[in-house]
Amino acid sequence: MLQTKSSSQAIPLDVQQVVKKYPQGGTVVHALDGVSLSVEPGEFVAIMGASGSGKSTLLHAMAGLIDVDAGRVLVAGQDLSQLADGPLTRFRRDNLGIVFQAYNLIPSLSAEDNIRLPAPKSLGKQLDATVDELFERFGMTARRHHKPGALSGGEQQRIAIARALICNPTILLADEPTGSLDSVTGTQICELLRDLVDNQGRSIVMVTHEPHVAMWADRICVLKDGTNLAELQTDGRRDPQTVAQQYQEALGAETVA
Ligand SMILES: Nc1ncnc2c1ncn2[C@@H]1O[C@H](COP(=O)(O)OP(=O)(O)OP(=O)(O)O)[C@@H](O)[C@H]1O
Repeated sequence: MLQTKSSSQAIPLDVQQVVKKYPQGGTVVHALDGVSLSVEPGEFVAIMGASGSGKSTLLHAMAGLIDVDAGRVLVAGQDLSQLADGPLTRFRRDNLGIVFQAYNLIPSLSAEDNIRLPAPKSLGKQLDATVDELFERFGMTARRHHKPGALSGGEQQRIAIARALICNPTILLADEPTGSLDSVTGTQICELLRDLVDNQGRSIVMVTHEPHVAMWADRICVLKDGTNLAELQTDGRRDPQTVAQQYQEALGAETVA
């Protein structure tokens, strides 16, 4: 069975006072303005916030896809800014699984070949066993040889999640993973992510703007204008109305303050 790397090592993710600036039409936008966020082993954290609050920028910084201007992003204790391009690529492959709203599968490859793509060939038979296990766990064995175009949106997202897990990452990062799915299929993807946390001890960070998606997390980090606005506990209630209310209160409190 696929064991997580996170349980025996340093804290999976530690974002410390991260700043990211973008030049925009003669001025500078602070997409992130001192954001901090830690994720414990086996923790599921959602990031919420209005459009433009910095959610995707934060996820991209966590994934080492963009450089930050100040602060640090540590994954399994490793400061991403200390790695040169080649080592960073290898570190990302081995420690970071990333899932996007648009699945980003290669259309000409089968589901199986998409899943295998990031894995080093040197894994040999161990890789075969991991692929089998992922297909079984995700209920996708019958779709193994299908190309993405022959799969539903939910099936494509399952394959994208399986691909993100193939190298047994320290942390799984998901950017609006249900954003292209209907609500029933979106809930199935949330259940799958929750199962990975509850039964495999995986650590997950998920960006969403939907309370009924965020409710699957253990904790919700709310951003506003590139800063930490609030932290909400879901207490495992899975109640979208409570999450929506807490979220609105957090935004409202800021407006009044
Ligand atoms: N590559 C870029 N160049 C210039 N500005 C950028 C870039 N990426 C993000 N920004 C700006 O940084 C801010 C935060 O953007 P970001 O995409 O992180 O927000 P978001 O919360 O993910 O928004 P949404 O919910 O709409 O996806 C916005 O003002 C955005 O215009």
